[in-house]
Amino acid sequence: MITVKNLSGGYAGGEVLKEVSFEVGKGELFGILGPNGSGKTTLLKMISGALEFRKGAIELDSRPLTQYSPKQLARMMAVLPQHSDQAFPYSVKETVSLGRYAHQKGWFHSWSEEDEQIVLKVMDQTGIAHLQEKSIVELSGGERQRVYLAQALAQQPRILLLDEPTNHLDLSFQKELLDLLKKWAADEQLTVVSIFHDLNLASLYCDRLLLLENGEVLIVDTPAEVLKEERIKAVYKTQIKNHPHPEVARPQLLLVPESDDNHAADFKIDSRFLNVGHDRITLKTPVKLRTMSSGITGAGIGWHNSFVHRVVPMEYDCSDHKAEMAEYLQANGFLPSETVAMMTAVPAETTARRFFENGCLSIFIIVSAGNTHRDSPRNINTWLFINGRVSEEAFIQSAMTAAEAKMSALQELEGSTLLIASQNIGISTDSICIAATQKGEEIPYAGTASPLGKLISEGIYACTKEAILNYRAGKNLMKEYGQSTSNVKHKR
Ligand SMILES: Nc1ncnc2c1ncn2[C@@H]1O[C@H](COP(=O)(O)OP(=O)(O)OP(=O)(O)O)[C@@H](O)[C@H]1O
Repeated sequence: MITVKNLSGGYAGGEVLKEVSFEVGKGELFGILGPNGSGKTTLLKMISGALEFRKGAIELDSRPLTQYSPKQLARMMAVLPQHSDQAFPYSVKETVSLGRYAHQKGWFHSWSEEDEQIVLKVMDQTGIAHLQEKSIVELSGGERQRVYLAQALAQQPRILLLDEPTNHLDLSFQKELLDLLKKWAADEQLTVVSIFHDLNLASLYCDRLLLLENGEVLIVDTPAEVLKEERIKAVYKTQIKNHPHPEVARPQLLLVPESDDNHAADFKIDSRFLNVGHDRITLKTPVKLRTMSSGITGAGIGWHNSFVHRVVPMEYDCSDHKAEMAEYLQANGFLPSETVAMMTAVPAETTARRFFENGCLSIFIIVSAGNTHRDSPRNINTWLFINGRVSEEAFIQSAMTAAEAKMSALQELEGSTLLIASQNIGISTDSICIAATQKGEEIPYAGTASPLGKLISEGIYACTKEAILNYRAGKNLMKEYGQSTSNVKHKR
């Protein structure tokens, strides 16, 4: 639909674009990215015919742009510039109606029923129908932006050029506008070329992206290829992290602000932060730790500074244990949004709690192990605190390494009637929380052969064994505890 070949040119002051080449297909949503001053608007102006180029060629539908008359171009293409300021206080409907100009025939432009229907339809689609009698000068920036988009759509173009269309729009209108453009691109085979400053929106909506740097094309490809962390860091000269969107298969880029956290790189989590009570174990940290957990509260990946291991009676029975846990946390002074919480009927006193260190690596482990009831599933809850900056890969490997070490400990203690009964039928209610301080040098790996993996293996194996043995030794204690609290039955 659009072919740009070796395009060069700029302004009297100097060349801006250098040998720019790319193609945009019919019905494609194509994004132009690049830092301030890289030439995005200049490129859009050249494609729209508003700015002459010095060298190269632009073709629309295989025909040189220069062969189109202004009226033919206006029927083919609509432009939504970055700053659409209109001097005349036209009403919203009048402003949108101007979009029909290119379609009117003869010297005496007549307003047809078709023109009327198209204007009403695009006002409806852009959510401005209720504003139609208002003067454009009375509108907010976002409302005005939608009026100009409606005007462009009223033109019924085959190509739509947009310069930062979501500028001024609040979150819901950003989504609505881009959903609408995507739908128009698919349903009406509208070709959309848009400049974006918001790389995440571009990633979510565009089929392909062009990245400009100093007037040259750095890459034209899919969002996943273009938005590589190292490339964007280098082009925009800023710290970012690439993270996949949780719901759609598109990359998202997160800014990394300068840290205002003054805890030293060798800040360590250890028993100083731990509090072991009869009915719960808690660990509170002065900074939030990055967590990966399967806890009742705080499951998944997040950042948390409170860790609660709650001991409940054997008879605990609750249909909505997540809500009940959130109430418990609140009642006991913990913010559920900042807390990873687990539950067990294993007495707190039998948990194993140990600090392991090897050179500059250190971890703090808390394991509780036992059966929550005679014949009921095995329950081993593991907290693994890693003092260091752990890569995504190492987080996952930590969980694998910890699971393997736990199984080794269980196998060695196979004689345990309490644990093996449920193990044989393959049922467990085990939970794990891995929390890292994310300070200091990055630790890339935590597989069993890596230094961190070895420390985790050794620590989890030792703590799991210790917790099981403590539990066996303390069975009587558990019985007493179960009886003393049997009248406290949690039922919702
Ligand atoms: N009318 C003009 N006359 C002379 N130079 C211009 C003109 N418009 C832009 N420039 C220069 O051309 C270069 C590219 O500008 P352009 O507006 O195309 O960049 P951009 O990538 O769209 O930037 P931004 O992200 O800030 O909108 C800049 O150095 C700018 O100063």
